[in-house]
This record gives sequence, structure tokens and C-alpha cells, in this order.
Amino acid sequence: MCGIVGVAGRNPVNQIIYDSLLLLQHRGQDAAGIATSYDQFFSMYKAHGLVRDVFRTRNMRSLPGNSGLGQVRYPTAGSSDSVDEAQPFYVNAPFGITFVHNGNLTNWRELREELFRIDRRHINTNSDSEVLLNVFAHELQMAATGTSLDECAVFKAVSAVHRRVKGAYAVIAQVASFGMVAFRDPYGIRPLCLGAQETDKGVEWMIASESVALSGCGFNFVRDIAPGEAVLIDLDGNLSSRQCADNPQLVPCLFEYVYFARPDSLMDGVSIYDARLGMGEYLADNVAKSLRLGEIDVVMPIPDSSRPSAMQLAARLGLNYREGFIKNRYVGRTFIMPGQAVRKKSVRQKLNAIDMEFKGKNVLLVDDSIVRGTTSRQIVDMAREAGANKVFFASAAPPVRFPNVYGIDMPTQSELIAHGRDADAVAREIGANGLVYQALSDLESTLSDLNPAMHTFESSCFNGQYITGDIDAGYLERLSQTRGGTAPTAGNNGNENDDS
Ligand SMILES: O=P(O)(O)OC[C@H]1O[C@H](OP(=O)(O)OP(=O)(O)O)[C@H](O)[C@@H]1O
Ligand SMILES: NC(=O)CC[C@H](N)C(=O)O
Ligand SMILES: [Mg+2]
Repeated sequence: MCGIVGVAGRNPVNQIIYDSLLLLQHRGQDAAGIATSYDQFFSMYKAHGLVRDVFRTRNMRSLPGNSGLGQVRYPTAGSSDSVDEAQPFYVNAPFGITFVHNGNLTNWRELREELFRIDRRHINTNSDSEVLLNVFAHELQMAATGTSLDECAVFKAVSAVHRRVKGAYAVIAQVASFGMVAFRDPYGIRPLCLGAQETDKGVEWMIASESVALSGCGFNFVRDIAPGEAVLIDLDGNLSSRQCADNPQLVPCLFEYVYFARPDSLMDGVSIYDARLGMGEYLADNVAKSLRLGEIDVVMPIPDSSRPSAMQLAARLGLNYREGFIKNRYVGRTFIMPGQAVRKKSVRQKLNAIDMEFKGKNVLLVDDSIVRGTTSRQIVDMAREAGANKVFFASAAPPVRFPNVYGIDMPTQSELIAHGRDADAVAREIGANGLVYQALSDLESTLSDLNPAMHTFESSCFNGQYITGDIDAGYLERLSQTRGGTAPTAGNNGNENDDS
């Protein structure tokens, strides 16, 4: 679940892009990169690591120009080791394009083959994003007449991308000496929004994965970019947009609301914070049906993402809410770390129990989700070591039972703790005295309650139904073989150690 940002400004944008990437850091911790545009030249710097570690003063100085884009990466294709797969990507023809992508394509293998055989384009990494860039570049080449490019050609190229590409994609691209283009897949699986700020030199635009990047950098939220829509900002700052998909339909990823997005973001008309409060309300009702409330002394969140849900659940049930686990603010999000060994070790480094909150008490621990069970297994142990009597667990998301193919790195069914297990079996597995999951219909209702226009969701990891219609058992089997277990190591130049 990467974070992407683009700024078409009136002043140098390197610092704004850096600041916005810091605000999107929770979406990707593996690599970061920025590409700016000055005159007819692009400057680019990308490397492994967190934003604050990647960019030194000398790197920032090497990024001149009033427009640019950036990305923080959480790999779902290729490997986490290859800096060649970090973003932005660049191609020199046609015109010169830099490009950032959030999401994951499901037909990138076929496209890579097609690009080589028919379009005569070579892809030099195992990143689906490089494939997507080359499809866009090829379609731009086809749509442009003569040597020049115009608005119509850009929108035509995006329409052609929608017809060829399957999967999830939110994209921002800069076309040299022309402007910035952003588009979202026809289901809007991954988020993308637009902001603006007035300056004495004219309006500046920002496009970003989450609205927190806009508000944190002083931009006003203008609107979400619609599923299938493309937005174009020319070199004078004029903005135009067009619907480029035949049958656009909002089908956003539920996991953005459960876990990925920051609570202070607004996404497709829904406040993430409000959504998580709502999840806590529905979950409270389920807890009331499934557990004996009189037995629960205290409700506790598993920091960070479950806090709003846990708080609201406790309020609705009239139970005490206490913070029993303290998070080390210098350890990142464990779920998006590459490899199970590092994820497991990091839970203990990240969370520590305050014994006095547990001694002799029956506690209800609330998390936003249980995926591999890495967190919940250790947290239940820690609660018992801290002296808890009974430890109950509640998850604001339903059981995660199916792989994700749209930008969340969970490629194998067997790695999911709820695969083949009901709630009681998962409770035994994590060592809890009882476990309550959110119902999928309640999670969906939480969001529809807040935005009635939102009624269909990308819920595949909960129900196995993949909206793009191209995922079958064979696809999932191959995905599991190629990306299952530990994250694959660097595989450039045709190494088949990649994803499907
Ligand atoms: O069952 P698992 O495989 O452990 O995955 C689920 C856990 O991972 C996430 O936390 P994370 O530490 O990534 O981030 P957070 O601080 O935002 O909660 C999520 O919030 C759950 O706590
Ligand atoms: N999570 C994402 O958005 C990943 C983007 C792209 N598929 C990559 O692996 O780099
Ligand atoms: Mg968590």
C-alpha cells in the first residue's frame, strides 16, 4: 500500500514533497523517492529506507523545480531488496515521463510479454509499476499526433490504459515540458485526492493518496479523484479532467478504512476516524451478544490503529477504557514490514505492557484486524505475563481468509491465521479466552452509513470475491508459489522470482 504524491507548484516543491511523504510514511516503509521537473529536465533520487533516512541535504538540493512527485513503497511485486523497483520510475520516450503508482496489477505478466513482443518495450525489473508506466507511455505515443501532445491525447491514452490493464492503480505522472497527469483505476480500489492552495503567484495543486498529505502541507482538500477519471495540470497550472473509463464504479478497498489510512484522512467522502468509531459501535454490539459483559473489567486498544474503535466500543458498552500497551514511537508498522521474522521480532520491540493495568483483571483487547496473528499471539502472551486473569480479543475487521492481489502483501492463504479456522479455533491459536470478529456486513454498513453512495467494496480478503474478475484458483496458486513465504530476493533482468 504505497503512498504517492504530486505537486504542481509556483515555487520549488522538493520540501513540500518531502513533507508530504513523511505524512504518508504509514503507507510504505521500504523505500522512498522524489522526482522533480526543472526546465526540460527531470531530477530524481530514490533509495531504501524511511523518508527521513533516504534524503540528505545534498539529495534535496539536487531536486530543483516547481513540480514533482514522490512515493513511499510497500512492495507487492518484485522484491523489497531491489532499489531499481523503488519509485518514481522514468522512461525517456515519448517526451520523457516520471511516474509513481499505488496498487497492484493482476495481468502484468501478460502485459510485460505484450509490451516486449508487440510494443517493442523492454521491462528491466519485476515491478508491475514499470509495466504500467510502459503501457501508459506506449498509449501516449499512439495517441499523440505528430510531435506534439495535447489534452485530448492524454485522456485517450488513459482510456487505452484502462482497457489494457487489470488490477488496482492510482497513478501520478509528469510528462516533460507538458504537465502532470493523475488517474485512478475504474473501480477506484486505491485512493487519490486533489488539493489546492492559493499563492501570490497563482494556484498550486497537490494530488495525494490521502488527504492528510494535503492538510499537513497547508493545501485545501478539493475533492477525491473519481474511479476511472484522469486529471491533467498543464505547465501554467490549468486543471482539466475527464472520465476515461467505460463503466466506472466506486469499489474501494475495505482495508484502507480498517488499517492502512491515517485516521485524520478523508477518503471517498468518509472520515477514516469516523469509520473506525463506527466499526467500534458495530463490534460492541457483537461483543455484547457473544461475551458476558459482566466478566470484562477493562477494554484496551492494541496501538496504534485500533484506538478509535476500541474507545468507541468501550463507550457503547459502558466499560472502562485503559491504555495497557505502550508503543515505542520509533518502531514502524509491523504488518507492512517485509518477512515474518522481522515482523514477529518487531511486535515485542514495539509494544510493552504496563503490568498494573493487567494484574488480576479480565481484559478485552481490541485490534483493528487479525491477519497472520503475529501481533495478537504475542499480545495475548504479554497480557498474561503482565498478570491478566482472562484475556478476550475483539477484531474490528472480519476474519481475513483470502490472499490480496490489489496492493496488500498477503499472497498466501496458509499464512492467514483464520484460513481454515473459525473464531473459536483462532482464539485457541492466539491463546485468548474468547474472540469476537466484526461481521463483514457490519463493516460494510459502517461505511455506507457514512456515505450512502458507497455500497460496493473490494472485500476480497474477507470473502474471496475479486472485483476485476480475472482471479481464479490457478492465479492464486501461482501467486502463492512465487511470493509466498519470505519476500523474494532481488530479481532483476528476467529472474522469475516474482509475483503473478
Ligand atoms: O495479525 P497481524 O499479521 O499481526 O496483522 C494485524 C496487525 O498489524 C497491524 O498493526 P501494525 O503494527 O502494522 O500498525 P499499527 O501501529 O498502525 O497498528 C494491525 O493494526 C494489527 O495490529
Ligand atoms: N503497495 C503498493 O502500492 C505497491 C506498488 C507496486 N505494486 C510495488 O510493488 O512497488
Ligand atoms: Mg496494529
